[in-house]
Amino acid sequence: MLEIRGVRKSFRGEVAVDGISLTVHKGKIYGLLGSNGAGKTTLLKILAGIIQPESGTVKMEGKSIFERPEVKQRIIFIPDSPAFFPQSTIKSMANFYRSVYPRWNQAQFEQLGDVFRLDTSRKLSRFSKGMQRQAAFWLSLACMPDVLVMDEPHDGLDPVMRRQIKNLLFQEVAERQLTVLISSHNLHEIEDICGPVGIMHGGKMRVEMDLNDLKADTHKVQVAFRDERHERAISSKLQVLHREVRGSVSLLIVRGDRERITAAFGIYQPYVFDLLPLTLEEIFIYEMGDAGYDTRPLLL
Ligand SMILES: Nc1ncnc2c1ncn2[C@@H]1O[C@H](COP(=O)(O)OP(=O)(O)OP(=O)(O)O)[C@@H](O)[C@H]1O
Repeated sequence: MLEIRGVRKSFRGEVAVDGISLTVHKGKIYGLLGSNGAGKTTLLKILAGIIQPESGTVKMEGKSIFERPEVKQRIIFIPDSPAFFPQSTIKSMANFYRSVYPRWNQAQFEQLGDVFRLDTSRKLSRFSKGMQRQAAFWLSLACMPDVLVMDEPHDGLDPVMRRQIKNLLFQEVAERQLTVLISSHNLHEIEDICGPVGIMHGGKMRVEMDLNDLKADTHKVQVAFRDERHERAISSKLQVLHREVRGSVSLLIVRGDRERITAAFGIYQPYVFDLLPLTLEEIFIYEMGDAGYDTRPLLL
């Protein structure tokens, strides 16, 4: 289990991560979403022990990860642009990882060669962005980490490789309870693989929930009342994240339990009432709007 409590980090007086707490349970795939500059990468680097926070704690199975090489050896961070030594090849990087990570698994490395069909003797600097990312996955999985932290892992990968990597992650989670933390703007990919998700904005965690609960807790309501005062009355009873008027019909994004919402609207007997599920992308946009991010579509 990874536990972050009250973590804060600023750069030259500007707060990037503002007192964040989160828990990732063993064997879960956690999706970290957020606006640009929200502080996701900074938080992931803190988690991986690359950046030290000014305050707060980061613990893995109860042990602080800072200045504890034996704990850090169990966490692998794949940054948004994987970095390799100059002139290195997959073969030479594998030799390096083997010397640094005591759990390096040569058999796993060789088996993964069937998935990542890359030339292990070719300079990594000559690989494309997507091939470099594949190489980073290959090497990381052969290190047999307990925790895999990934920043924008799908960036540059073709759809076949995305599916291969998704399957490999599921396999590692099922077989040996790998814990995964993914930060991504690709909400469709996150929707496919993550259980718990956190949405960050302005250095703070705005929403944290299991994706299924989050979907069950946010609804799109199309409604038309006979008396417009009824809509104002509803807004004071329910948490309305967003409202748009389309002729006589209003579109409302409402937080809360489906039954409670249906009952609250039912009192006013609207002549149109439709309660629809939202995609993760819609939830993200409306939550960001609620957090003060200007999400209105702009046409110039
Ligand atoms: N090394 C640094 N020096 C100065 N400021 C930094 C540094 N790293 C991050 N920041 C600042 O911290 C804030 C959070 O940045 P971070 O990269 O963590 O955001 P992010 O959520 O990953 O954004 P994006 O989705 O755009 O990649 C930003 O305001 C950024 O400018």
